[in-house]
Amino acid sequence: MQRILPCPTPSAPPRPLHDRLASRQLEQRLAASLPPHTLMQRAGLAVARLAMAWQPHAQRIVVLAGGGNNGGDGLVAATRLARDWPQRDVAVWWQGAPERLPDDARWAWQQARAANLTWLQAAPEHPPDLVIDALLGLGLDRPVRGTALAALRWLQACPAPTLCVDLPSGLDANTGHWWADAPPQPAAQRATLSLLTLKPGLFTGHGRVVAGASIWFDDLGAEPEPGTAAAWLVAPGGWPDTAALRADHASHKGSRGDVLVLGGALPHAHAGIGMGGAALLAARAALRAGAGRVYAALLGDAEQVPPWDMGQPALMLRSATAALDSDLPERATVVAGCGGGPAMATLLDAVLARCPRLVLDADALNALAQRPDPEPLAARQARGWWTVLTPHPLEAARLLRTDTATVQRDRLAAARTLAERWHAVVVLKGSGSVVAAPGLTPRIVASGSGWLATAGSGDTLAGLLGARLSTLPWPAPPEDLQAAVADTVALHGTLPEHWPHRWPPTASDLLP
Ligand SMILES: NC(=O)C1=CN([C@@H]2O[C@H](COP(=O)(O)OP(=O)(O)OC[C@H]3O[C@@H](n4cnc5c(N)ncnc54)[C@H](O)[C@@H]3O)[C@@H](O)[C@H]2O)[C@@H](O)CC1
Repeated sequence: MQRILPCPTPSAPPRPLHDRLASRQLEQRLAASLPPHTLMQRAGLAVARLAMAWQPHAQRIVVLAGGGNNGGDGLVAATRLARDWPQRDVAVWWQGAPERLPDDARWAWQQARAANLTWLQAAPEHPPDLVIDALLGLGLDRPVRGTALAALRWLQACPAPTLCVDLPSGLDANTGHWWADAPPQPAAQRATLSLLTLKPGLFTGHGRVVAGASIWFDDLGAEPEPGTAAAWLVAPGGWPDTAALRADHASHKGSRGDVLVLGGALPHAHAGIGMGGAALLAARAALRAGAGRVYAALLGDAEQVPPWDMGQPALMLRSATAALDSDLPERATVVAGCGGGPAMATLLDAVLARCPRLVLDADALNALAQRPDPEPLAARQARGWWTVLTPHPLEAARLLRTDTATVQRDRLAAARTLAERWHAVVVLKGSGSVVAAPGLTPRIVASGSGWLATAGSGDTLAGLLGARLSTLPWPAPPEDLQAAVADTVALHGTLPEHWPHRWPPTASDLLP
């Protein structure tokens, strides 16, 4: 058994995530090579052991078990708890029907009937010391109904520490969609033990909210075949290598890469609305992350461009026109869009045609969404040029011509479709950011928290991506580009963790 979150080993290699179908195929293959019920026995034992390690002082334990194999795991756990920790009071609230039990669960139910367990007919009157949630697992792929919904409502409202078996009941294994008509509650004391495989839904969509802060994994002895993963889970730590930067004594600012941030509409250029801060945040982040020279090109008349950035005087400010009149678009990694406003639409063609290394964010994405033709991006892909798109769900919806709810319902599918349609590496931001690239298995980033949900946080990410791409060896295979982007998103997800104060950080606090 291993702890997956909080991530115990920074720089851990990406882990495969398996969807419902691949998990079932693996289960069938493994079960066929083992004596009957072995997998369920292993699963239930793992649950019981983790429950006692996590909540060693829990005296009154309630196991909420459904009528499928997820419930079977819970029944085995209850039986083991009653047998191996006899001083505990273990009660089972079982939602199954004997005549509809699958084989393994029937066996588990028969064992449980013979054990020293209390059988509840309704929700317990008082919260126990520990709840084991084995109501619904991998089998859930439609809205929760009937008695299961009532039990789930109780579960969501129950203040007791809760250990979820395989998946939190109500969560879709593939997508992280929440299937219950009861609001998903973030619980301070909830943990999940994923069995056999790690599922993508635990790490994106509603997964991070409902699975709790600790996610554990027991493979039950399974070894998935290569090529069966629906996605890879990326832990932070892959970038930046600050020790290597320091040790590179022969480096100079020219060898660290140039970044040009193109955006930040000045007030007179955009109906009195100034958005220069967005470009400065991106540029400061690029500089802070190790880019050698960073230029911020603001949209508006040259005389309106401030002479310097007081917060980061090492930045070089200029007008967008001046930047486009130079060789910077060809030479630097270009981050376009941050605070650019509608004027970005007029620059998009030039940017797509001239910038071999390009990150499109915010208003550049909105400009892109207005044009139906992805041909310029296909041409860039054919030339081996890099295009990275960083949409949040609303921008993704615009690019896909759909709505935000559809994007959020299946974030992996949305990111994959965007990557294929726009011939680009796509970072679909949000809880469990997804990094998809044409023809490659997507990556889900394991870091991040609600503290990133603040204005300017996306600009900071765009700047970090600029810095990362500016030092990535050129040309790079698509796999390396996707991995570099995912590592950068993973780093961005960790930035608020270093914030020492009680109140949440602003974007400029993330990289002060
Ligand atoms: N068979 C085995 O040996 C193993 C089973 N495992 C467990 O088995 C689980 C999968 O078991 P199942 O395939 O039986 O699926 P589940 O147990 O997740 O779900 C099936 C049960 O939920 C009910 N249900 C499904 N959708 C519902 C809805 N929308 N509203 C109300 N009730 C609903 C069904 O009537 C059935 O009783 C995994 O999550 C895991 O916990 C794993 O531990 C691996 C080993």
